[in-house]
Amino acid sequence: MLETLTTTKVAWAIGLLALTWLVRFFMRLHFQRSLVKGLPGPPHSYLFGSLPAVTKVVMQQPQGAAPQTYMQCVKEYYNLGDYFYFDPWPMGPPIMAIFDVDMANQVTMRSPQIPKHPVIADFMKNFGGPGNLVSSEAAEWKKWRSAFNPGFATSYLMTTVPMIVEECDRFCKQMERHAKNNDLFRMEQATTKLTVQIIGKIVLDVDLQAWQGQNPLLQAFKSQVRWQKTGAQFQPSELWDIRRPIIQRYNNWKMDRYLSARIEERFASREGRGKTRHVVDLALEAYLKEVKGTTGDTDKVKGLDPEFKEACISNMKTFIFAGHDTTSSTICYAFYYLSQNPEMLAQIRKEHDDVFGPDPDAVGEKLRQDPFLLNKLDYTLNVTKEVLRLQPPASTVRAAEPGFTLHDPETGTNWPTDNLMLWPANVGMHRQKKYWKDPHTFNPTRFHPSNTENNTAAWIPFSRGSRNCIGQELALLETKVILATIIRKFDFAAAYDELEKLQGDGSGYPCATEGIQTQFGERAYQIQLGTAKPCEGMPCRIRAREGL
Ligand code: HEM
Repeated sequence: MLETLTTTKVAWAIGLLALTWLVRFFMRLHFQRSLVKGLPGPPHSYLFGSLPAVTKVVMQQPQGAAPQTYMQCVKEYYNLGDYFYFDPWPMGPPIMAIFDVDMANQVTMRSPQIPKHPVIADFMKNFGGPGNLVSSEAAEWKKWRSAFNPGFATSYLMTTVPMIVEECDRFCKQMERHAKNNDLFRMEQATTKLTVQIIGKIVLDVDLQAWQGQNPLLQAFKSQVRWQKTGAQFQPSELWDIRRPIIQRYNNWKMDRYLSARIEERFASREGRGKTRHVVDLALEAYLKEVKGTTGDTDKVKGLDPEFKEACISNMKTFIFAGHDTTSSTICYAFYYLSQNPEMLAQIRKEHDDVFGPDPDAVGEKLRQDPFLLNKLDYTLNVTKEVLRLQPPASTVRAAEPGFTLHDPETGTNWPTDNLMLWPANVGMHRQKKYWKDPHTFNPTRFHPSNTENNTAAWIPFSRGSRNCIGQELALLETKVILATIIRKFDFAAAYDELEKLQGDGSGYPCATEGIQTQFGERAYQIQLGTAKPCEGMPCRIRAREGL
């Protein structure tokens, strides 16, 4: 009797729970579907939202293509206008994708700022943590941004050029070895080592030993990128891998331990060192200033406040991640596009001949003596800008307060944004015919001031407004130094047709040779691995130029 009663009760309880879950699910479904109902966008169904319509488009893209590229594909496929809404719930939040410069500016340049969408904080959990600059808001963000700005001022960055040159020399040596052995290798792995070395010195004043590959911080970072939820999985089954949270926590613990020791070390040795603009020292300086404000005396500060230390670690992680990932792919794509356009390659080499003289080996020394020679590399800068137009590695997403609308300057309509993720879709905006002549063609001269056929206001790889990329000057500077030191020494050739030979090389890349292989007509389409990167790590061969 007791048993029957208990079984019945349990059955009722389960039934009630299931019913409650179903009611809540349908209430949520109704709410989500009503957000974009009747608004411009791809076909939308009550039950499945925009998922079937978007899936149709995704199926026509290469497997693993970066999600940020889908916006433009959806726009093209359904012939949509300069903004559209779509609703992938329960796979993700409803989105308003924006391709119009004016409307994108309403999102990024508004004062007070429109906050970051919560997906950014979620993404940054594993590359930052509480208080990181990318996802923090309001006073906390302002405090850190003002503390770090001096480390990215152009005048200061010029003093880092000799260090960047030194790392480029090491990169060149590695390329020489690859050329000599006629190696087939993945360029992204090499450029990542280079940019990691540079950012390690900028942020922590430390040699991260990326060339040797044994640093615990880097090993943890690499694993963290690989285990990231969005897009990093080459196998869909990895999405449900129960080891993910454990590995992510372990990686975070390893990174935190390494950085904590470094921060303590810099704190302890601060007096002997004096003022520097390494990011870690700028954080400590801001902390000591704050303490001085409350105690009037920093000499008495014997240790670091745990809250400060946590935020400091978060920011160091963020800078190391944001400061290498994006620049590394930019360099790869620069090699790629130049190799495909011999006349542009000749033009950039001529600019380097003109600025540095005929001997490519002399560039390093000349730059050490006069870093401002970089300001003469107009064409090189335009090449970098054009690379970032076609292959922007990152973008921003925001969430406005209730009632905020976006104004369409052409029709005068105010469009709702409540509960939506606002996405100025730079991949798409950079490929709009209304802004760019032959938008899918690589053409650096479109950035020449005399060129009036393009609207460069639609170039937003670093986003805009007060939350734009703090590291943009460094990224452009680095890319210029790297191109100046290397592009005359080697001929680069992408080797996607030899991909199967890299099978089992331990890189983790899938070596996918089946199915759709291009996007926007490009074999080196973007995948999501941390930020957006060239697929398969850009397999290539490199040859030392004859006569040099
Ligand atoms: C080609 C290279 C780079 C690209 C395309 C890029 C792109 C971006 C974009 C689009 C944002 C805006 C994100 C948003 O508003 O949500 C951003 C922010 C940021 N970037 Fe970069 N970035 C690059 C290089 C760097 C470098 C070298 C560093 C560090 C030294 C860096 C550090 C940051 C940080 C800390 C933020 C957050 C700024 C803030 O919210 O105040 N980035 N980046």
